[in-house]
Amino acid sequence: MSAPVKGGERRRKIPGTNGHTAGKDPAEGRVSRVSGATTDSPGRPGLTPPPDAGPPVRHPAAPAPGEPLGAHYDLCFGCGGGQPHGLHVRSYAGEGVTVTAEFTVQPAHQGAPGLAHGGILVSALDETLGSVNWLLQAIAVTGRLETDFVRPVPVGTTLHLRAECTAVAGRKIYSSAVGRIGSPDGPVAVRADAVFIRVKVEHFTKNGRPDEVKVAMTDPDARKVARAFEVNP
Ligand SMILES: CCCCCCCC/C=C\CCCCCCCC(=O)SCCNC(=O)CCNC(=O)[C@H](O)C(C)(C)COP(=O)(O)OP(=O)(O)OC[C@H]1O[C@@H](n2cnc3c(N)ncnc32)[C@H](O)[C@@H]1OP(=O)(O)O
Repeated sequence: MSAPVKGGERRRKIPGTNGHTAGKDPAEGRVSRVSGATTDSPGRPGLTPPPDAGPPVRHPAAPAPGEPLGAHYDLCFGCGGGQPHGLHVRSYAGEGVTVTAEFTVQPAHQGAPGLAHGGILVSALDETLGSVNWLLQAIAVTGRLETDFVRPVPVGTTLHLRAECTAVAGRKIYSSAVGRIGSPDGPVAVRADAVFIRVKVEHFTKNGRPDEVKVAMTDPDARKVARAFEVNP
């Protein structure tokens, strides 16, 4: 049996690559690994943009760099202020089609003693990646999200996240994110690649539990989103 490896110090061979990545740490210098370096498999749509994919285009009405994006819905587990044990992720528009975000791991977010639960970290990544769609003024849901957990994240840590949209193909929006410990330049703890799929507002009104949908209709945050996307819920 091999000796346990300390998180983040192992050079990981990414399937489909020769195992070499830029920088000393495989997590460094790798804004995106969507092109050819993922676990796409035949017959299963994956994270590699198709040949007809184009670069993302920042919507002219997107919030200016540095502006807080706010919550899209008060009861959202990721960003809503109305969930006591939620993540309360705060996101800000960045340059181009990027966002930055912050999330502080609370005692309610533990998996192992004193450490963030992996699913919570995925949720923080999902939330941050999802907020990139705001800059495209696209309503979209996560289709697939692949995560690397590079370092353990202690309770009390503020995770500094950055997400970037890398390509768009039809309804598919390809994005990557990274989360760093303690500061925007801190050690990489998590990273993820995802594909989001554009949906109509009916995705929520038809599939959501009616009680919450009714409340969301009066939620100023959700209405703000719906208005911003020029939809009439
Ligand atoms: C009430 C009034 C208020 C309104 C305002 C609301 C504001 C809300 C704003 C924003 C909300 C954001 C929420 C933030 C939270 C963070 C984000 C999440 O966690 S979202 C939750 C987790 N995700 C899901 O629950 C998706 C569940 N899945 C589905 O619903 C469907 O599978 C869906 C919509 C993803 C696709 O279904 P199809 O029938 O519409 O479309 P098909 O034809 O299957 O796929 C379209 C294209 O996408 C590819 N695709 C589909 N699934 C894929 C996958 N898993 N991986 C890769 N590609 C995939 C397909 O290959 C196809 O590609 P080809 O156009 O043919 O090239």
